[in-house]
Order: sequence, then C-alpha cells, then structure tokens
Amino acid sequence: MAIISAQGVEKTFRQPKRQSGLAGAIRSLFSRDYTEVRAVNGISFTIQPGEAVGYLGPNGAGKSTMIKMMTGILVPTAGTLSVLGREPHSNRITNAAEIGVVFGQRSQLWWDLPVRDSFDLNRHIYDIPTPRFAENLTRLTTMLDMGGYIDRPVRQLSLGQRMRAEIAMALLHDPKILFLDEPTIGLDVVAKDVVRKFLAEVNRERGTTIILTTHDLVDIEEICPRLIMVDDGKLLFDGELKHLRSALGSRRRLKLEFGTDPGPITLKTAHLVTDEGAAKHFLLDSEQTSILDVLTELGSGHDLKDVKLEEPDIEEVIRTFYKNKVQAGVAP
Ligand SMILES: Nc1ncnc2c1ncn2[C@@H]1O[C@H](COP(=O)(O)OP(=O)(O)OP(=O)(O)O)[C@@H](O)[C@H]1O
Repeated sequence: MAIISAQGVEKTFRQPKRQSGLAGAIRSLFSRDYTEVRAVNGISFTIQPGEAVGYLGPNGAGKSTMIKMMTGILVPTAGTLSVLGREPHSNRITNAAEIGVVFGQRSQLWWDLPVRDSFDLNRHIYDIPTPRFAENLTRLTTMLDMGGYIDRPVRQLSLGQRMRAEIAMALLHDPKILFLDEPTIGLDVVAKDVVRKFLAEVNRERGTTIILTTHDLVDIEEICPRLIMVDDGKLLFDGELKHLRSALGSRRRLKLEFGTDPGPITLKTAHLVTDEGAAKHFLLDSEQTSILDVLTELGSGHDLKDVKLEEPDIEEVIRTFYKNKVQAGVAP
C-alpha cells in the first residue's frame, strides 16, 4: 500500500495586490484587491514505503507548498492527499509522531541551547523510550560525526554542523517518512557530501522513506532514484532518473581523443559541440547512431587514441527537458 498518495492536489493562495506609494498603501488598507496564485495545480502521484524521491523544479514551482501539505502544515484547496493512510492536516499530532521534517532555511533547534538539550527536548515531546533514544543518539552522533560539537550552543555552529544536527533531530523518533525541504542549501561541497551520503544510507539501511525538494541536481543523483519534476504548480515528469536520461538519450556525447590535433572535423553522424584540439566532443545526431557509424565516417586517417561515450550529465538532461517541455508520463 502506498505510504503517500496525492490525487489532483491543488493549493491556491490569495495574495493582496499592493499599490505603490504612500497613497496606495493607505488605499490598500480600505479596499483590498487580491490575486490568486495556484501554487500546486492538480498534482497526482503515489509513493511506496522505502522510496527516496526528489521533488525538483525552478523557483516558485510549488515544491515547498507540496511539502507543507504533506506534513500537515497547509491544507489543500482541492484534491485528496493521504500520508501513512491519513489526511495530514486533520491528523497533525498523530502524523507528527511518524514523520520527520527538515526545512533547510528554518531551524528546529533551540538557538541558545547545546544541541544535546534540543535533542533531549525532542525525547520528551515525542515520548521516545530512554533506551531507544540513547541508541539512536549514539548511532546518529557517530554517523553524522557530531561528537565534537553536540555540547555546544547551536548559535556557535557552522551551517554544515547545524544541518547535520537538524537531520539527526528529525530522525531521533524513528520516523517512517523523512521530509526535507532544500537540505543542502548553502552548504559547502564537503558538507553536502556528508549529508547526501548519510541520507542515502538512512534510506538504504533503515528503509526510511525520503522525500526531498532541491534545486541541486546532485542531491537527486546521489539520494533519489525517482524524480518528480514540477513547474508552475504542474507535474512535468515522474519517473526514474535513468528513464529521463534515456528518454532524452539521443543527446549522448561522444569524446574522441587524438594523439595530435587533427584540426576541425565535420561529420554527418555527429555534431561537434566542443573542440579542445586533440579532444573533441560530439553529440550523436540521432538515437539510432552508433559509435561504429561515427568511427566509420571518421575513417582511419587519424591518430585516434581513445573513444568515450559519455552519458549526458543530469544538468544537461534537465535543461533539455525544460527546453522540450516533454509532457508528464512520456518517459518510459
Ligand atoms: N503563504 C503564501 N501566501 C501566498 N503565496 C504563497 C505562499 N506560499 C507560497 N506562495 C506562492 O506560491 C508559489 C509557489 O511557492 P513555493 O514556495 O511552493 O515554491 P518553491 O518551488 O518551493 O520555490 P523555491 O524553490 O523558490 O523555494 C509562489 O508563487 C509563491 O509566491
């Protein structure tokens, strides 16, 4: 049975129209005009227990709004949403015991208290049995390497340290689902790597279902086999990253490395995209074109040293996707 099910979910916000200038501000006090923003527009998907799903889209696409509805913070305007078999907003307390939430931009830790004290408060709030709390605390402290700062006040921590503590706090009560809204935002490369490896391990080893929103495509690549892409509140793609890649697979890159620069090369079977002299990058012109076709056309008169077929990187895949505006469900 699905752990999360969304069917035709919508969320519309009313935003007051602001009039410019002082006179406009005073007028707005007496007569308010509103514009309606449909942040989430008919989204449907189901998520099975143990999945790790990346929710991706440009600014304002409706990612945070969807997370807030799934965690019960916001109420959908239309559609049905079920998390762990319950309607999230009308079962907030019961739901909270079974989900963990991390908002990258907002802290759930107590700013002036040592990290350990925030954790201890959570033990009381969630009524976590002492042995289980002690076991989880030890495990999470080790896995996230928090031993050096767990007794320091949160305000003294670096962003990377704080984010590790936020994630640990969200997992202390063994939630079945972990929701993360932009968990790697603002982190440096090393901290991002620690967070990604940890989340992938929690999903793999403990079977915790993970839903995360991100702008960072590497988050998806390292944590989430499944990708849901949204734009302007609507679903654009729902499927495996590898399927998205192969749906756009005609854009495979071929790198030819020569002993010496052979000069410009023009081919019918492949399109030269980057010329670094002795290394030339081509895009294969169609899905049917094979490396052999390209090498046959190239002929034997070159000092060819190496041939590499490169998978398109995820950024390129998404860029192509947005450009083509492939409709939801076309990927295999
Ligand atoms: N509380 C609110 N009141 C009014 N409008 C809102 C509210 N929250 C979000 N919106 C609007 O809904 C749309 C979607 O916002 P949302 O924060 O869900 O997008 P997002 O994909 O998470 O964006 P970002 O990547 O920039 O965080 C935006 O146009 C935003 O201005």
